[in-house]
Amino acid sequence: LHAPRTPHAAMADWTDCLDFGISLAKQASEAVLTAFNRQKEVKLKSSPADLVTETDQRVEKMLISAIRKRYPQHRFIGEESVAAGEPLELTDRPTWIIDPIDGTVNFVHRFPFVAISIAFTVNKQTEFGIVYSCVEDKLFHAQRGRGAFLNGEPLHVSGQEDISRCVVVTEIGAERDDLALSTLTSNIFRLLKLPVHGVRALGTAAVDMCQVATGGADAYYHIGMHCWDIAASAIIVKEAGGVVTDTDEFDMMSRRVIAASSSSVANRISQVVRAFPCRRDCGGAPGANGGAAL
Ligand SMILES: O=P(O)(O)O[C@H]1[C@H](O)[C@@H](O)[C@@H](O)[C@@H](O)[C@@H]1O
Ligand SMILES: [Mg+2]
Ligand SMILES: [Mg+2]
Repeated sequence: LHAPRTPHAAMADWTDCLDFGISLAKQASEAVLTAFNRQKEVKLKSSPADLVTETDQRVEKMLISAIRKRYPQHRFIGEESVAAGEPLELTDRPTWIIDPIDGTVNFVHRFPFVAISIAFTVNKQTEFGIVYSCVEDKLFHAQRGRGAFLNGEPLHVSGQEDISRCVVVTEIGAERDDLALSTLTSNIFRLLKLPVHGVRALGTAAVDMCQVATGGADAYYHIGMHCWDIAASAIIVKEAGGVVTDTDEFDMMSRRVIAASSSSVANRISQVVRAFPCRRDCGGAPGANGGAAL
């Protein structure tokens, strides 16, 4: 059952790819920071709050061309390539899942939380994740089975098991339709009434989720994000000893996620938080879950 399904999975160690990914994330961060305080040309994507700039597109092209030159057989899922019409398909092939700027609204407004998010999967299993919070100069990374780190220091979740003692991170993404907004705001209302200690949102799903890995937050949930927003931070939370789930198994293509310091907190959140219908990123049956609990 666990035999590699494809020859490349026999290569047990992907450290060379990880090291290369980290060096590229640092290069990309320089490009993002150079543009951070400059005037930007902003375009809209799926809603008036779903922005993209020339820097998002240029950074993604830089990352993909550098990786393709070194690993010509590898595949890519890039946020801005998909936005430009590339197919979104996760196969068993070694695949880089890239968000060149996570927190583009923050980038446009110079709100200092923007990140480069790079995940790497083989046989649809995440082998490593890199989240580089550029303005903070915080490099989060994790490799499957080898722990999670922030600037080289080991990370561990808080272990909090009592929801009423939790800081919970979430996002109100780019959706602006009534159903999504009423679902998302009522989720926050119900959590606050539990009560929880606090609800936070940094404006970047990847950095939000990494706060769970540091123990600075105890849980994160999100409905409506995409695989590239959370593929890297999911393995970082897991390798920091956290739980990453949804209704049951974590499915990075479902556009729903709960990451938590413990399964008891994850379970409480799944009871309180409701989803709204989202079309899956790819694979499986079309997203159901119209308003049901996660
Ligand atoms: O800045 P992005 O890469 O577009 O990711 C954003 C997302 O677009 C937005 O809807 C929110 O979910 C943010 O938390 C993401 O980081
Ligand atoms: Mg993103
Ligand atoms: Mg992005």
